[in-house]
Amino acid sequence: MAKTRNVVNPQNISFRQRLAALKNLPELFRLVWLSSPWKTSVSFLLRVVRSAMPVALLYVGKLIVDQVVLLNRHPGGNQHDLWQLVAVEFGLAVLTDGLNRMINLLDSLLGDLFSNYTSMRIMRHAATLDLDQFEDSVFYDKLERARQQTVGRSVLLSQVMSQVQDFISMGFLITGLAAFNPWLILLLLVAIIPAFLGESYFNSQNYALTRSQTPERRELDYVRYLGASDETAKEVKIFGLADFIINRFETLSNRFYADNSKLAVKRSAWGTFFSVLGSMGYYAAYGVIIYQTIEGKTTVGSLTFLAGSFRQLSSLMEGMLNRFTSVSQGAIYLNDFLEFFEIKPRITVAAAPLPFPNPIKQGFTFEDVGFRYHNQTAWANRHLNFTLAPGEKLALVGENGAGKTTLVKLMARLYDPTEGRILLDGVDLKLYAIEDLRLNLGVIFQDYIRYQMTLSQNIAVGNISQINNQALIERAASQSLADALAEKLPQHYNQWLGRRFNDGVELSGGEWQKVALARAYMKDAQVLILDEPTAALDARAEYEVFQRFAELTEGKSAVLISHRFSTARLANRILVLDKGTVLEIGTHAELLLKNGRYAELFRLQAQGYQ
Ligand SMILES: Nc1ncnc2c1ncn2[C@@H]1O[C@H](COP(=O)(O)OP(=O)(O)OP(=O)(O)O)[C@@H](O)[C@H]1O
Repeated sequence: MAKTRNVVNPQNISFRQRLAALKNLPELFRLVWLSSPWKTSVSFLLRVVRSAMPVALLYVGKLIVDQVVLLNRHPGGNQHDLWQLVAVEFGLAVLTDGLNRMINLLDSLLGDLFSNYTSMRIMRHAATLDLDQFEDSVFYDKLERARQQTVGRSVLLSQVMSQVQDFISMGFLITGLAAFNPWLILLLLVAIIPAFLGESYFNSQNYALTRSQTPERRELDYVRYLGASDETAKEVKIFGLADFIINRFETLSNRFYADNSKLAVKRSAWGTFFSVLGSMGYYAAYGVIIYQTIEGKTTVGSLTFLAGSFRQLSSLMEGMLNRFTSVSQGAIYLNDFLEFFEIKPRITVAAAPLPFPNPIKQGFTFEDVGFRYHNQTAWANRHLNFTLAPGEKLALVGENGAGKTTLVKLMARLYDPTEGRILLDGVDLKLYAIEDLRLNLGVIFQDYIRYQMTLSQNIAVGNISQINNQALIERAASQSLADALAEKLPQHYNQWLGRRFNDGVELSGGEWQKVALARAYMKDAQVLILDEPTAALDARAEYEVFQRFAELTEGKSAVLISHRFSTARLANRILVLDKGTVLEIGTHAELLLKNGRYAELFRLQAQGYQ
């Protein structure tokens, strides 16, 4: 797994870690900028203009009050300046409102763009990672947290922008207050800092809690899916699992609720206390200003300006401090997001790959190959020594868990061997480009995906570059016997499959299998690998599929995994796996003659038909 960016102890995030996390912000800005450069710049410019508005409005307000007081003292004076000032204030108010709306609009547009952009980045990066990384639960938690960041992080951006905006606004207001009485600023700080520390503490507790809950949250999502999904409904009904699932959901969600509500109550109580403290600070300052006005040391206009400035400053500062905690918290969450992009695939890619042999001359050779899954002690494959010759059809047989699927995954470099090497035409498989290898292999796994897409698209996934090549798709369908199915469907090749979307048609297990098989014929692969390709087919369909398969793969290599010996015996050679190692290898006749495990299992199955 990739190194950890910032080792954050989930139970205790210190102020320093919080500050340290702010270094993630430039990266956030870069990502937002990449989502839309011009919207980001316009939003920033508008905020700079907007930051001058509070002090401008207060100052014009002060001038108006002073004019009114003057006219009050000297009735009949010239009102021209007063009304001009009122007009200016009106203009500023309208401008402020307009700026706010534009900023909000840009923020929400940027938010959408950012979320789309980062979701695509996550998918793109995930595509580069290894299969075993997906099979690791630590990785999965990280992926999950990264996914959650795609929506929330644009809020972080607008918070950071608002922070800059408020900071400039405060600069203007502080200048005004300091000119009047610098002590007021100290009072302001004393009233605000406890609130900030309190907020900061509770935010870190909240983050620690959310983070420590990630695995359970994944389980909660999974349980929710089990309880209400088209794919699980059948078993849930048959086995009467509803109560079992709902109880599990209830236990988990109650635990979250208890933890979260404890923290929320504590936070709210302390929040109230600190806010009273803040109000006390404000009213103390207000008292000082009123006193000085009565003493005649300041004008009524200045009183309104200073009282307004103080109120605004206090709310700006409180807002900024609160926002700081959520910005730094957001920046800590950002760690998870950036950490995900730091995970690198372990499967090495040749820097200067060799040209892929076409045609393959010597075939694939396993040289004492062993493989152990990540974090597992048992070997899934061990001491594999055999060659798949060009044009040869090799059947893999063996009991459940014998290592058949793992062996073909190694051929496709979904994993690399833990020990030993796989050679292709005498050269280590790692020296060829992985894309070339996959292009030359047509692999259909037993747990192939039933894409909730059209029939055409379901077949085209076997060679997505040919998605618009309808003739090829239909040819592949006829080769796998899925053409009869296309005939039968109301919308033929454009028929949406699966029930998840409108007008989708669900297929039978065998029908799905024919569709999946068609994927193997979508490209002119030199080697075909079919992992239990006919398990769901009826006897006649299986026979026909193999007749076709033999014709269509004439001269090509193929690996067939099957529990049906009627299928396996069609291969040129049969490799019997046991506990990950090669127990026997030979032709059907040779293995029968040998009278070993194959012969035993073959007779056992044959007896079943007598
Ligand atoms: N992703 C995985 N992570 C950890 N262990 C795995 C994983 N996949 C398979 N294994 C283990 O590796 C061993 C070989 O599994 P494999 O799927 O290759 O067997 P198989 O012969 O194809 O079995 P079957 O006939 O049931 O499909 C099994 O013991 C299995 O538990």
